[in-house]
Amino acid sequence: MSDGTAGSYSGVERRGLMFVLSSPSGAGKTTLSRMLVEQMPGLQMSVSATTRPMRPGEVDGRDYYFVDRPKFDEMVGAGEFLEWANVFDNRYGTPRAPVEAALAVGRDVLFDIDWQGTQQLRSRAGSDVVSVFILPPSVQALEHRLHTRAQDSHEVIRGRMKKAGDEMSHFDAYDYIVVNDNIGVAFESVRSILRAEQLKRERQVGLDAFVRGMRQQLEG
Ligand SMILES: Nc1ncnc2c1ncn2[C@@H]1O[C@H](COP(=O)(O)OP(=O)(O)OP(=O)(O)O)[C@@H](O)[C@H]1O
Ligand SMILES: Nc1nc2c(ncn2[C@@H]2O[C@H](COP(=O)(O)O)[C@@H](O)[C@H]2O)c(=O)[nH]1
Repeated sequence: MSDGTAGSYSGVERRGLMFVLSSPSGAGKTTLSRMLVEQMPGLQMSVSATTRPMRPGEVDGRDYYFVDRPKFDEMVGAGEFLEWANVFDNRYGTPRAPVEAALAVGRDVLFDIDWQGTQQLRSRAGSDVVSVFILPPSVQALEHRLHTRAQDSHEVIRGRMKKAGDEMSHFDAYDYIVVNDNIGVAFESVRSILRAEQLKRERQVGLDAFVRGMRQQLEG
C-alpha cells in the first residue's frame, strides 16, 4: 500500500528520518512511543542500552539492552553508540548499527532519549533529526504519574523530580513542543508532526523524475 509520498508511486524510496521524543521523567515518552510504533507502519523503535536495573515487567532486548558498566564502557570504546549519556546516575546509549540499517532502507527511527543524546544526534545527523519535547501539564501531574507508574522507589522518584527542571530547561532546543495532558490529544499531535515531516519535499527522493514523467505524458 502507498504511504502517500511520491517515492511510493515512482518506485524511489523516501529518505528516513530520526524522530526524537524527550521530556522530564514521567511526562509520557514511553507511552507515546508505544502508541506511535503500533499505529505508524514502518516506524522502528531504537532500543537503547542501559546500566540501570531492570524494572518489573521490562524485557531485555525489547525495552532496553540491560548491560553492566564494564560492558557499556567496552561498547563506548568500540564506537558502538550513535550517542550516549549519563542520566540519573546511570548510562544510556543508542546502538548505532540498527539505526543505520533502518535509515539505509528509508525507514524512520523513533528515539526516547534525553536532551544530551538529542544534542549529539543533531550534531551528527542535522536535518535528518526531528525533535519533540513533551511537557507535563503540571508539576503535580508529573509527580503523580511517577508514583502511579509504581516502578521506582520513592527515593528514585524524588531524584527524578529534582532533575525535572533541568531537563525542562532544554525545551527550547527542540523543533516541537507538546503538552501531554490528555493522552489521546497528545498522541494525535505527535502523530501529525511525524506525518507532516515524512511528507516534507526534501525527504521525498525522486520527486523531479516523478513530476517530469507526468508532465511528459501530459505534453506527449
Ligand atoms: N496523558 C496522561 N495522563 C495520565 N497518565 C499518563 C499520561 N501519559 C502517560 N501517563 C502515565 O504516566 C506514567 C509515566 O509515563 P511514561 O512511562 O510513558 O513516561 P516517560 O516519559 O517515558 O518516563 P521515563 O523518562 O521515566 O521513562 C505511566 O504510568 C503512564 O501510563
Ligand atoms: N541520551 C540517552 N538517553 C536515554 C537513552 N535511553 C533512554 N534515555 C533517557 O533516560 C531517561 C531515563 O529513562 P528510564 O527508562 O530509566 O526512565 C529518559 O529521559 C530517557 O529518555 C539513550 O539511549 N540515550
